[in-house]
Amino acid sequence: MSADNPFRRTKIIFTLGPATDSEAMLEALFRAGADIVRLNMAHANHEWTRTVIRRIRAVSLRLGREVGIMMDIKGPEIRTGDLAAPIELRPGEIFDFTVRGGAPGDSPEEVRSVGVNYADLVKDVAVGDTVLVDNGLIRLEVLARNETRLRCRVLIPGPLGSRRHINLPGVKVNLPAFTDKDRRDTAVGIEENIDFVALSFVRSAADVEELRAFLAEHKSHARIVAKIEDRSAIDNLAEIVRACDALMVARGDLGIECPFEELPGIQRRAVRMCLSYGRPVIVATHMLESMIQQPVPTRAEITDVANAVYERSDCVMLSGETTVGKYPLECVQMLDRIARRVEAEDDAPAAPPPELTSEKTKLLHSAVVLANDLPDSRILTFTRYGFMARSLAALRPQRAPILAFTPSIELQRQLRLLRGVEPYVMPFGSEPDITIENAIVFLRNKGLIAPGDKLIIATDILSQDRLIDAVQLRTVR
Ligand SMILES: Nc1ncnc2c1ncn2[C@@H]1O[C@H](COP(=O)(O)OP(=O)(O)OP(=O)(O)O)[C@@H](O)[C@H]1O
Ligand SMILES: CC(=O)C(=O)O
Repeated sequence: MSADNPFRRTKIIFTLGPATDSEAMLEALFRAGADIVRLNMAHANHEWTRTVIRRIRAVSLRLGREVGIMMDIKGPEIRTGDLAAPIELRPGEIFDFTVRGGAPGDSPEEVRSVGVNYADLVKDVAVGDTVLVDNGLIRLEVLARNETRLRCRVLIPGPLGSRRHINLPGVKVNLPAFTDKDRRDTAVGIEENIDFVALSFVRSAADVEELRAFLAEHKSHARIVAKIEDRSAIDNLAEIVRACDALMVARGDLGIECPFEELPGIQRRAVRMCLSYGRPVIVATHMLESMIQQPVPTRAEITDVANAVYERSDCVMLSGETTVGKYPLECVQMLDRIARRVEAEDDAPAAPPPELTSEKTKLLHSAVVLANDLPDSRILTFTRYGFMARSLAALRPQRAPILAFTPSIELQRQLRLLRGVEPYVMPFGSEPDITIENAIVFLRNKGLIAPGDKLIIATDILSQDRLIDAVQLRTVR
């Protein structure tokens, strides 16, 4: 397909923060093609959350481009507390992490300290263990512990800011998968009708099921993204992939919890496993990290983004680049540009399809084989619950976009996650044939199809009063 292809297959997620939460910036980012907005609940209070969700919806409505909203809940994550000003940790300095309101009373005056949001930290960690802070930038060694504090020595120094993430590689943290804070955050998300909940530090399928039960209890249709971030997730990868609706390779924490040289292999294995189970997959973190400060990415970052596209991931994701970075719009434009270019030249053979268990998915597979055989064809599908669009996306058509029509705006937002799917909202007619005709007129009016284009239509049709599954080939007149 040409470089001016209106359909980018790889989807773009960006994290909302002070750099991007204004109406003007949201509008610019949506126009630039952002598909999903992520809210990182480690940094968000409920008032801000409600305000920005409503703002996102209002801007979407105004632009006629509905984006998805993903609430990233923090799960069993340990963080330091708020600080009035950053503490500059010095090499060799003795430093305390306190719980249950421990220090300063407990620490001698010369020992500086910070509170931590997890009281049992002092039980889980042993003398000699390593404590990593702020994505592993700061490293400390545990010297001693008591009921209210961990006393450490700074091995690798650095500035300690507010709410910094603590990693304890190899330590089994005794926190529930879905914490009380997660419940409160998710309840707000459900009230505001979010589209995805991303659960951090998923360790097993049971963690996903716990969230699923909570969503069902609260009558939410939000889809579950399982974030894999540590060794237990890698050990239980297959069951997690089967249990979730989508997987996120959260490379920030994975790269700390596992030896970093294992990260590329883990990413490749996770993406391939998702493809083999037909699960959407997101590659996240540090994709354009240098663009937090600079207007252009490094060559290595460009290649990293391209690699995620070559691997046929569904989405790439931005974090610090768009929360606090100087060039958030340029970052989305950069992802868009790299993805389109790589997709235009990707001529790798079709990947083996996921296991096709039903007659319906076998039929959809035949539609994708046909699309791969016909240059410049498009796949059209009609979907009430998303099954058709998800199944087609999982089959990874090589070039043809999947134009998915649905009467549901919620489903349209959720379909934004899927590689190659361009979702449109349209009320369905009384008969499938009328709906197909309406969709073709809609696409022609938008200039998205032209006479002579081949359309492969995967939907049920009415035949002698019976609905039958069908794949049709039509040429646009
Ligand atoms: N809603 C927000 N309000 C204020 N600052 C934010 C917000 N979201 C993110 N930030 C800032 O942007 C930085 C990068 O964002 P990101 O979402 O990657 O958070 P993180 O805590 O570093 O990582 P993780 O994704 O592992 O939770 C954060 O460390 C924080 O300082
Ligand atoms: C996104 C995230 O949480 C991580 O990469 O660790």
